[in-house]
Amino acid sequence: MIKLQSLTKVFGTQRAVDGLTLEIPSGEIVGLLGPNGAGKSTTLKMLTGMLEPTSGTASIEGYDLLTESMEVRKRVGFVPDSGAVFESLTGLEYLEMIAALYGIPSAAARERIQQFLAFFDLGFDVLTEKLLGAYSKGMRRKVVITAALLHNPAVVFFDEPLDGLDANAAVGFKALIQELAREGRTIVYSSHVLDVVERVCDRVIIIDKGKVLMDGAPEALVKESGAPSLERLFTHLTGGDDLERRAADFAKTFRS
Ligand SMILES: Nc1ncnc2c1ncn2[C@@H]1O[C@H](COP(=O)(O)OP(=O)(O)OP(=O)(O)O)[C@@H](O)[C@H]1O
Repeated sequence: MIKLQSLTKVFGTQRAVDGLTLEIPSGEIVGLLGPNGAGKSTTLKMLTGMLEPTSGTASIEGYDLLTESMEVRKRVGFVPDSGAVFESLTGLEYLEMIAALYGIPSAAARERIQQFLAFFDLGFDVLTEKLLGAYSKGMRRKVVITAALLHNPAVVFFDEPLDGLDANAAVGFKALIQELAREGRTIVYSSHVLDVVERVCDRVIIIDKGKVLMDGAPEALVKESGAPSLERLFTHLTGGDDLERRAADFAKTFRS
């Protein structure tokens, strides 16, 4: 369960996140959508303790983000969009370091790592032979997803989780988050891949300029709006109506 109460982040004169008030119950998969610069990553960074809110607050599983931050961190997993990891560690060293930070005993951590390797179809040697800096983008993504789930968090935030994953891994990942939600975990999934969001999420929250524009089940939102798809509804809401004509005009500028 996640609760946001007037959560706000101001950078200089810009209100990147502007008074978000929301409740996300356990077991729900929520797609957080918005155009570039809408405030999605800033919201996720605040909810994972990486960025301090300017005002307002939030709670995760009943623990206050500001006054009980250690309890919040134990219950949260985060896959950031950058996929930044310690490039000079092997995958195994990195995962064991994360496990140690969460106080997971090493035998239990090894077992959990083996389960994730099997799930992502990776050999143990991949984790021990190469430094993370030499991993492919998809391999690094798999390690980052594994790291975020090692401590079995109640709430998981994913920022563009499919970025870099091949088709098999992406299908497996979508099934995994649905399974995690069935077990009662809360999933917040930020992405620009709207057809995946539409298929995977129970609810979508569309934000722009740090404020909620729409919130509801994807099929209900599409039906109520009369738009042909979530993608069309999104572009209509976020000022992208004229995209085909603008693309055609821009393409004309390349004609010699
Ligand atoms: N550290 C920072 N300092 C100043 N401005 C920032 C900082 N971080 C984010 N912003 C600004 O806040 C706004 C929201 O950024 P944010 O990264 O949350 O958007 P987003 O919705 O995740 O966008 P995208 O889809 O492009 O990743 C942007 O205008 C961005 O420039």
